[in-house]
Amino acid sequence: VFSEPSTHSDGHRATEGGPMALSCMRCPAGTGGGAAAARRPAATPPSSSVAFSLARCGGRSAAAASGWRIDAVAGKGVKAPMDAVENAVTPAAPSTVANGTSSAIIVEEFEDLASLVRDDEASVSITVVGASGDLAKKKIFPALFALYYEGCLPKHFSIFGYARSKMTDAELRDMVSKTLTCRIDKRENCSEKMEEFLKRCFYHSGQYDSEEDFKELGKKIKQHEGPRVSNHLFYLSIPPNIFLDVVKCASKSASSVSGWTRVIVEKPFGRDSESSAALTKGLKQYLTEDQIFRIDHYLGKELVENLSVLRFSNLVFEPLWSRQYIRNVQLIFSEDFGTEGRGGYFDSYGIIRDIMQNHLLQILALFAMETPISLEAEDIRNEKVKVLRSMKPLRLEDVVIGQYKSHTKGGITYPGYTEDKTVPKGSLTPTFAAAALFINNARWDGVPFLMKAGKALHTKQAEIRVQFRHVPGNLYKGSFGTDLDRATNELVIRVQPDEGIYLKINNKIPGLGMRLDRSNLNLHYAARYPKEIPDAYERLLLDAIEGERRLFIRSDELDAAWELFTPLLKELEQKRMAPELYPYGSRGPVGAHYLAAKYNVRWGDLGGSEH
Ligand SMILES: NC(=O)C1=CN([C@@H]2O[C@H](COP(=O)(O)OP(=O)(O)OC[C@H]3O[C@@H](n4cnc5c(N)ncnc54)[C@H](OP(=O)(O)O)[C@@H]3O)[C@@H](O)[C@H]2O)C=CC1
Ligand SMILES: O=C1O[C@H](COP(=O)(O)O)[C@@H](O)[C@H](O)[C@H]1O
Repeated sequence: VFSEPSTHSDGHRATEGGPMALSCMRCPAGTGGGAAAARRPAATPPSSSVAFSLARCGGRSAAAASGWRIDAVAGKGVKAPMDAVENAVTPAAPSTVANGTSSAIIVEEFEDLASLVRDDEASVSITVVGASGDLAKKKIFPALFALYYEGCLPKHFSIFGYARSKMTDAELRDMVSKTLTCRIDKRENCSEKMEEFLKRCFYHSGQYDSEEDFKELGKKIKQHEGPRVSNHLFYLSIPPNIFLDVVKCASKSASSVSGWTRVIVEKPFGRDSESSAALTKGLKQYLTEDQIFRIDHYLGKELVENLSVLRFSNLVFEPLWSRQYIRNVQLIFSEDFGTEGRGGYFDSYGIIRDIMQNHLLQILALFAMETPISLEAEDIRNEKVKVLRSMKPLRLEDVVIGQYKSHTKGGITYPGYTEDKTVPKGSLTPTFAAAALFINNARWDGVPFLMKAGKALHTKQAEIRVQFRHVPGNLYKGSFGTDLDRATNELVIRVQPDEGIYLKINNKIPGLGMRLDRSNLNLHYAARYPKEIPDAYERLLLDAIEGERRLFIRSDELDAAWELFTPLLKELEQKRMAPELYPYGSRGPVGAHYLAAKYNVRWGDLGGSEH
């Protein structure tokens, strides 16, 4: 079994503390030890900061600049120099506290700093298993580089690519530099940073089921780590049928003996309840649940992260977050391209497994959960799992499936799904699905949660739409004509692209008359925040390095998610339900409208309630 020495016998992690406070400095450069600090309760917000939080990465200077965390250690109302903190060996428990902070918090703060100093010397070795593959090139290496560029990786880190393909270190570096498709590529000093980064990337060729090959990898890792405490992170960017081989070999031959070992597992986590349970059981032969980081990259998206902030830190939203005020919730995912190139993988999964059972359901759980006790991972995941387990079984009549067909537009012919060479002829795999889901609890009883996901549609977007109820006895009812639904408030969280949050409200058109208008109170991220938004993989990789599990899927969440979808998937497959065909580039099958209409809902993304 992989070792995880920093976990106490009661399962509580030694370096992890209380709830994340408004002030949050997760990642001083060169330490990787900011996570513990970030999750401590804030004694006082940093006085020098105008925003609520400190930057997550970008150097120890962020802490030093605020002086806040350092004040707490010194127990004084003045800044103590960082080196004084670093040189301190034993905390002198402060008895007087200038800022009213309890001494318990101060001692905790000191412990954070001490662990931060200790962690400074530990090394982290990240192995991308399947380094020659699409995801590694497209997402993982660019995200690691972005983290390096931003000063988020620990001081002592190395990256290893592992796959069967024969490659030298130089060839891996060449591949990584060519596939730098990330947001950093146009930034200042990018090429110098890239050079530095590449020097810390290495490649090892081996079979996925060979303990010998992993032993060699382990030796290579050790050479680069030197005598430091070593932490090992493995990213399984490989097809799922070889997950267990890799975990077995890596655990036996390349796990850390002095630090932690963690494994990021990519979806799909099985294709139904049984296969998912078998996978979990297999993984747990070699790993503890704490070491498994099941990634759902939608949870790493900025606007999904912001969902809880929006709800729990604004008085105007949380009181409305229930069946009393919310009429329906819509979770919408669309892509304007087909399965080109990934048809082989996609055909044995389909859109329900690919998008709904994981990405959209995770967003639903986050959206609908009760207030967690704290922002600790387990508290949040406990609440999410309660939502998932409270869901009403999904009925076939509440689901619509579709498949795109060929379409010619502007002289260009777009191929239908089954025309893809990697897709079996006559495949019934859905590339589109819409579903109405319900949560059987006091908060959400009767509220339809409508999901819609599709490939080869007219646009690429992902959003959460919350349609509110009518204003009772609305004085201005007469001004809305007969369609009162058009006059209800709608909150839209646009996850991508062009991130934003807007609230549709009714207002008076200026002038002497009384004419009403619908307008958007709009938080448009590009206008409000000029800095680019990090890719979801950056956040999630950093979380895994820091041991933050909040955005990863726990096994009971996964079980509950499969329990909801497995009977439906089996029924669709046993009955060989034919998907409704829709033209490539269209808005999807008309059946989705009937499904929504059945619950008195109009899809918000189709312009029906858009003004
Ligand atoms: N690509 C994407 O956008 C996304 C991918 N994922 C998931 O991430 C993981 C990796 O995806 P992706 O990079 O696209 O996968 P690839 O098909 O590109 O496979 C990754 C690497 O695994 C090795 N490999 C491929 N097929 C086999 C096989 N049958 N047996 C043994 N080794 C094999 C190859 O390396 P070599 O031959 O050199 O050993 C390949 O380069 C998968 O689990 C996928 O479902 C999840 C979300 C999105
Ligand atoms: O997990 C997956 O997600 C992508 C869409 O991710 P995005 O971040 O680009 O929105 C999807 O294309 C793919 O089919 C699916 O496996």
